[in-house]
Amino acid sequence: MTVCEYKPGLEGIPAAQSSISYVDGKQGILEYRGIRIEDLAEKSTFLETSYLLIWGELPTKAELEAFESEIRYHRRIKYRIRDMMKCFPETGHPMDALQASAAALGLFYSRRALDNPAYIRQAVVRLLAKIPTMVAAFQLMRKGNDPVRPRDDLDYAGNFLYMLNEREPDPLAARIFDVCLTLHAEHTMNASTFSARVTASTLTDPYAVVASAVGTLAGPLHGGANEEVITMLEEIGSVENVRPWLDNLPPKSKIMGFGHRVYKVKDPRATILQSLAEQLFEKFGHDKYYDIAVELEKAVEEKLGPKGIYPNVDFYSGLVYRKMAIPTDLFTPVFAIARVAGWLAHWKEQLGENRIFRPTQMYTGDRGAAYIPIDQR
Ligand SMILES: CC(=O)SCCNC(=O)CCNC(=O)[C@H](O)C(C)(C)COP(=O)(O)OP(=O)(O)OC[C@H]1O[C@@H](n2cnc3c(N)ncnc32)[C@H](O)[C@@H]1OP(=O)(O)O
Ligand SMILES: O=C([O-])CC(=O)C(=O)O
Repeated sequence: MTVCEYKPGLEGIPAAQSSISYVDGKQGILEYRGIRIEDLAEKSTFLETSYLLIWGELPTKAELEAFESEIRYHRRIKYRIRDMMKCFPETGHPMDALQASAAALGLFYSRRALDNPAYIRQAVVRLLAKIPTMVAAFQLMRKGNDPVRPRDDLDYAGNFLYMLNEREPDPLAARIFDVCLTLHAEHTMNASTFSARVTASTLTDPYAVVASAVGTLAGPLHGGANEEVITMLEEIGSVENVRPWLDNLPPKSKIMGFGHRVYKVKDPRATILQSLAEQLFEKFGHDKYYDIAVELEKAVEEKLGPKGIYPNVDFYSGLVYRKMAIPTDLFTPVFAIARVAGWLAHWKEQLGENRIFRPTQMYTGDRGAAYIPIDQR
């Protein structure tokens, strides 16, 4: 096979064969293991969906209960991880703290047995269980507080909100947060998943796989856009200012939360997240930034709709998280909590038919250049 055409960003180039998720970008369809995202959002839970993604089938009741209970058991983090996190600068970004903490897990669970299903299961459980605890712990410690111990009587989403906000979670907020996790759990060969698969293909440990994916998710062109969206809405400031703000943007500016490599219509997850935000407003009061967002969506559609630029998953998620008192710089770590499920599903799939990723390049530099001694340069 000769592939000679260079495609920046590998656009349109398949990097793997995968049966985990499917996107139809023209029709705005997303499926996990063949099941529509709308069905999973309404009927499933994040942990059930994680099981589906990782093991390929919906669990039986007994399988789900066993999985949930293992995760509950492993939620606590070691004191030494906590102490390490305490030394992180409180001004640092929580995504950096998460990347370092995820990598640090590998120091404690270093025995690698990639062909042993029990090892795979334990790594899956540990990562899904401990990542939310680490996100919440960093948040409390940077405020000078001690981390809150996870609560065994709360489900996955409720426990995270409890650890973060140090109060009983509201049941509607907890259910909606769980749906958000389901919506963010997986999305074909996006940048962080590609990064996870490249790392996995070297047969390193799963903590390194997740740490490299967290680093990739953090950027503003990927998961980091959810934080940027709120900053942008704050900068716009009012519904009246939406169109002047848009008209005054320098040419070629990227509007955060819009555009997608695959979707050329509104991302189906953005549609669901928008309706989740509206449900929260009914119970907890309106958010003026939502009105700005809706007006911006209209104005961008008029201007850039013909180019296929519509809201992506990052556009409305921050408006949901704000109502749960989640700080803006935790929006991307929250995305990461969910995406751990997808990364692990891809880790497992990669190990199934592994070949190390080692693409080629088109060399554009000099050949046979002379070495010039330093005093002659
Ligand atoms: C979880 C996620 O990762 S979802 C994506 C989150 N990221 C964002 O919201 C950041 C803003 N969006 C973007 O930067 C891009 O749309 C990406 C990174 C998501 C996709 O990038 P690509 O597929 O490489 O598209 P690319 O940057 O080549 O854009 C194609 C065209 O659409 C335009 N375009 C794409 N996104 C936007 C946007 N958000 N605002 C304005 N124009 C845009 C580009 O300027 C370009 O126009 P041109 O052909 O006239 O030069
Ligand atoms: O698919 C992508 O490129 C980005 C995305 O929406 C995601 O990772 O959820």
